[in-house]
Amino acid sequence: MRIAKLDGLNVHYTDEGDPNGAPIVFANSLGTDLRLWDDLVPLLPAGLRIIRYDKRGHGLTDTTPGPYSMGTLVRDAEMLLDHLGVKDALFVGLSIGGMIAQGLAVKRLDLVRALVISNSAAKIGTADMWAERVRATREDGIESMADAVLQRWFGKAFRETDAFAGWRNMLINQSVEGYAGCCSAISGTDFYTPTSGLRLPLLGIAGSEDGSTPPDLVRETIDLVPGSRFELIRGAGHLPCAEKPEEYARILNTFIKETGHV
Ligand SMILES: O=C(O)CC1=CCC(=O)O1
Repeated sequence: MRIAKLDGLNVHYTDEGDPNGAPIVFANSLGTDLRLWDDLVPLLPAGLRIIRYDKRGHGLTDTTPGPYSMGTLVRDAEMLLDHLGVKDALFVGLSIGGMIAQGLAVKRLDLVRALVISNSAAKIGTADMWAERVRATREDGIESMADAVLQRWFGKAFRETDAFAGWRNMLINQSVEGYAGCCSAISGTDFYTPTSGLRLPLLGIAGSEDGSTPPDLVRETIDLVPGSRFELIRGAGHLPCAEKPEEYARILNTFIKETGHV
C-alpha cells in the first residue's frame, strides 16, 4: 500500500506501469475511490506511468473536517504530483476529478500537458442543490440517496449486473464527512473564466445517459478551449470508464497517441 504524507494528510495512491514512462494521472468522482479506474487501466497502452489517488475524504485517504474548498483539493493533487516528481502529466479527471483537473492546469501548467475532462464541467449543479445534498448526507446518511445517485451513475443494463452491488457498496461506505466536504467544494466552484484561458490539448468525454453532468453541460466547458475535442459514449451514465471501459479506452488511447504521450 502506498501512502504519501502531504502536509499532514495521508493520501492513498497507486503508481503502476513504467516508472520512466510518460505520466498519466487519474482523479475520481464524488463517492468513488481509485478503483473507479480498475477496468480501464489494463486497457491503456504500454509505456505509461499510471498514477491514481483517493482524494481527501474518500477511499483510504484521510478525512479531515469539512467543508472543503476546491482550492484544497487542487492543492492535494499538486502536492501529490510534486511528491512523486511528476511533471507534464496527462491528467484525467472525472466529475469532481475533472474540476480538480481544471484547477490544477490553471495553477500549475508545468504539471499538466494535456487534460481529459470526463463527465464534468466548469460548474456543476447549483448552490441550493449541493446544500440539500450536504444536509441529506449529514442528517440521513449517504445510503438515503444511494438509489438516486446510482441511477445517474449507470444505465439500466449495468444496474442489473452483479458488479453493480460493489459500486453501491463503494458509494455508501465513503465517509459522511468526506462526501459532504466534497459536495461543498463542488458547490463553491465556477471555473468558467479560468478554464476559458487554458491553452492545452483537451478531450471531453460524456455519457448519453449521464443524469449528473449531461452531454450538453460537458460540451459547454470543452468548447471554452480552442482546439478541444468532445466524445460522447452512447448508453453510458456518469461513470463510463466503469460501465463501458472498452469504449472509454478506445477514445482515451486515441487521445494519448494524438498528443504524443506514448
Ligand atoms: O453524485 C452525483 O450526482 C455525481 C457527481 C457529481 C459531482 C461528482 O463528482 O459526482
